[in-house]
Amino acid sequence: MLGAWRGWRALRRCSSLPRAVRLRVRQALGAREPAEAVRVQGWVRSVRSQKEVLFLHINDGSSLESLQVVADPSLEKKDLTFGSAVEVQGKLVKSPHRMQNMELQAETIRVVGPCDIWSFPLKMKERHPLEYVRQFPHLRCRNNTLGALLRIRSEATAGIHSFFQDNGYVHIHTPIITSNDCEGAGELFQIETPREAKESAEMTHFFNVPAFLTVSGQLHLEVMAGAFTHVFTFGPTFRAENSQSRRHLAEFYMVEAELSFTESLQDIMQVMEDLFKTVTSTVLSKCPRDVELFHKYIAPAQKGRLEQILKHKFMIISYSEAVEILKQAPQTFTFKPEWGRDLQTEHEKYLVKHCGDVPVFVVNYPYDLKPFYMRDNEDGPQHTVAAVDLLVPGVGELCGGSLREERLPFLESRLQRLGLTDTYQWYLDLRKFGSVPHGGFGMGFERYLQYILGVDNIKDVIPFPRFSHSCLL
Ligand SMILES: NC(=O)C[C@H](N)C(=O)O
Repeated sequence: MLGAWRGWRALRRCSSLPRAVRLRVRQALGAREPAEAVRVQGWVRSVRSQKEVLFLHINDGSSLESLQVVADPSLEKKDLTFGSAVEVQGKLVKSPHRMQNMELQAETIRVVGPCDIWSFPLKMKERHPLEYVRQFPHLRCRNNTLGALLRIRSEATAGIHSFFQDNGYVHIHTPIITSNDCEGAGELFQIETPREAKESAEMTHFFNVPAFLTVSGQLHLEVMAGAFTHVFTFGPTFRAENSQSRRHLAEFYMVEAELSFTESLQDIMQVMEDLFKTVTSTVLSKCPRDVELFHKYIAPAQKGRLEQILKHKFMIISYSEAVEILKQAPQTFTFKPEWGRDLQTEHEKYLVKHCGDVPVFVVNYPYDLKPFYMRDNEDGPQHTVAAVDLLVPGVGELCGGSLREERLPFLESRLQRLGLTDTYQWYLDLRKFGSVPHGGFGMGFERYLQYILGVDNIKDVIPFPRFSHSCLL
C-alpha cells in the first residue's frame, strides 16, 4: 500500500513538471529545426538588459559556445546574474545572428541557484589568466579555457582507450598500491598505516609491509603481457619529486602499453607514433573549437603545426648522435654534454630545435643510465640498452620505452649486481616460464596535452594539480 502511495506521489511530481524537451546547450546550438517547447539548464555567462529585450548567454559545459537566450525584460529578476544557475523554457528558433545557428526565446526563466557576484572570483566577459584561475580549483572549471581543456581531456581519454581496444589490446587495471619501485629512482610516496588501524605502536607502513603509490604500471603490465600478448593501462601515477617546475606533478596520468613477441624497438616506436597521431586527429576532429581557443589565445605559434606534424614521420636519432649534436652546438649549456650522462631539459630543447621543432625519438641510451629492466644491446665499449625517449617541442620527454630484458642470465646478473635478486624473484620467474621478447612504453598524459595545446604549465592541463607543497581541495 505504502509503495503504491509513493508511486502516486512520484507520478504527481512528474505530471507537474513542464513537458518541454530538455536539451543540452550543444544540442540546442546544433539543432537543425526550430522546436516549440524546450528546456535548457546551465550557468549564466552574460546578462545584458536593454529596454525592449533581455539577453542571456547560458553554458552547461557541453560546448565552448553559450546559448543565447532572448527574453522579455519582464522576466528579469534580481538574482538573475552572471554565474547563477538557471533553467530556461521556451522556443528554439533560428537566430538572426550570423555567428550562431539557434537561440532560445524564453517563456519562463527560473533561477535555480543564485550567485554572489561580489565574492565570485570570476568576472563576466573577462579572459582570466590561467595562473589566476589556478587559485580557485573549485571554480576554475567554469572558466572558458579550463572548460575547453577538460572537454579535450575527456575526448583524448576516450581516444586513447579506443586506439588500444581497436588494435586488440586488453585493458588492465594495474594497482595504485604496490611494493615495487619500477623506475628505481627513489621517487616513491610511502603508505603509512593510520593510528586507528595499527595493531601495535610499532606497526609502520602499510600494515607492516613496505608499500608505495605506484610510479609506473609497467612491471604489472609485463606480467599480463605474458598471457594477453598486448595490454595497456591508463591511470594515475605518483612521483615524490620535490619540484615546482612547469613540467612536473606529484600525481599525473600515464598511458602505458606492453607488447609480447616484439623484437625491435622500431615496433614500439611505431605504436607510440600511431597512438600520438590517432588520438591527436580524434581530438582535432571532435573538439575543433576547444582546440582553436588554445591556438588562438594561449599558443598562437601552435596553430596549424599539429596538422603538419601528423603528416610526417617522426625523426629518429641515437643517443650517441644526440651527444655529438650537443657537443657541436654553438651555445654553451649549464650541464656539459658528455657520453654517459643523462640528457638534461636544456639538451632536449636544443635537440628538438636542431631537428626542426618536430617530435624526435632518441634511441639506445647508455646501459648505466637506465633501469634494470631494459634490454642489453651488447654493443661493445659504448655499452647501450634498447631504450627510447620521444622528445617534443616545448615539453621535452613525452614518452619513454624500451625492449625489456627477457633473457634470464642477463637479468639475473644485473639484479645481482644491484642487490635486488630477492625483491624481483617473481620478475625473474617470468623469464623462466615461457619468456618472450617484449617491450613497451609510457606516455605522460598531461605532457601530451601540454604539447598539443601549447600550454606552458602542466598544472593547467589537469583538473586538480598536486605538486610539491600544494594539494588544494
Ligand atoms: N611503461 C613504461 O615503459 C614507462 C616507464 N616505466 C616509465 O615510467 O618511464
